[in-house]
Amino acid sequence: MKRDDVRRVDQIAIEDYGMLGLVLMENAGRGAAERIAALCQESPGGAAHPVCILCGPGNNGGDGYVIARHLELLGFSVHILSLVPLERLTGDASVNASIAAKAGLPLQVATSAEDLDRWITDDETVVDCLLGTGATGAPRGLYGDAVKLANKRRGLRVAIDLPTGLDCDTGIPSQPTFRADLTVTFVAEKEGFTKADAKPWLGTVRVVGIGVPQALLNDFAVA
Ligand SMILES: NC(=O)C1=CN([C@@H]2O[C@H](COP(=O)(O)OP(=O)(O)OC[C@H]3O[C@@H](n4cnc5c(N)ncnc54)[C@H](O)[C@@H]3O)[C@@H](O)[C@H]2O)[C@H](O)CC1
Ligand SMILES: [K+]
Repeated sequence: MKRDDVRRVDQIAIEDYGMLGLVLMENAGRGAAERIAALCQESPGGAAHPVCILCGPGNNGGDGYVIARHLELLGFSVHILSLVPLERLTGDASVNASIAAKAGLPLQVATSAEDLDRWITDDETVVDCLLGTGATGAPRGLYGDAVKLANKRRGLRVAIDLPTGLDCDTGIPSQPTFRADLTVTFVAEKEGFTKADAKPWLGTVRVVGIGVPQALLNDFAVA
């Protein structure tokens, strides 16, 4: 599915069907957390092992705060690294960041590559909620630093909606691109995921529904 079409599904669900963006984000984040739990149970360390969630400035980051809340409920020890001050977040992302903060989920704001190097440890699962379908071009500044650092760590890597740095329409990776063991993508596989260039960066791909009506999915020929 093309990026613009996926974003249209979101928009129509809200504007035409009257769904709330927060409901879509909750469905996305809860589904992603369940897929991450399944992956981590397949590897040593079981459910108690640590997870670092990297959150960006938009709703992909917003998903990360929902994922953190649900992974904690599943017994994981999570910590969140935001690459922007929380007051810079808007809409559904801001609501979920505030819930996570009020719930006492460990949350830090990284302002330098040194922060990231210190706080992303070597044995934890790293979840990429940096950039999603709103990204344009190669990850800039601290986003590029975060991707490069995450790629060096020994733990599992999970991309949310798409690996940061990968163009989800063309499948072309930019320098750098998050190298995922698992990509949890919403609504449908993105068109670029079928391209050979994308495969080394995607890992296993799992599709998570966000609760929009079947009638809407049918309009976009989503199975
Ligand atoms: N229907 C669905 O699929 C749902 C998707 N959800 C999630 O929402 C994101 C899309 O969120 P959006 O806020 O539109 O965009 P991003 O989170 O990707 O942030 C874009 C933001 O980042 C900055 N930026 C853009 N390009 C770069 C770059 N190269 N380097 C650094 N920074 C960049 C810029 O500020 C942009 O505005 C989707 O992927 C899903 O994860 C919903 O949660 C549920 C429904
Ligand atoms: K991402």
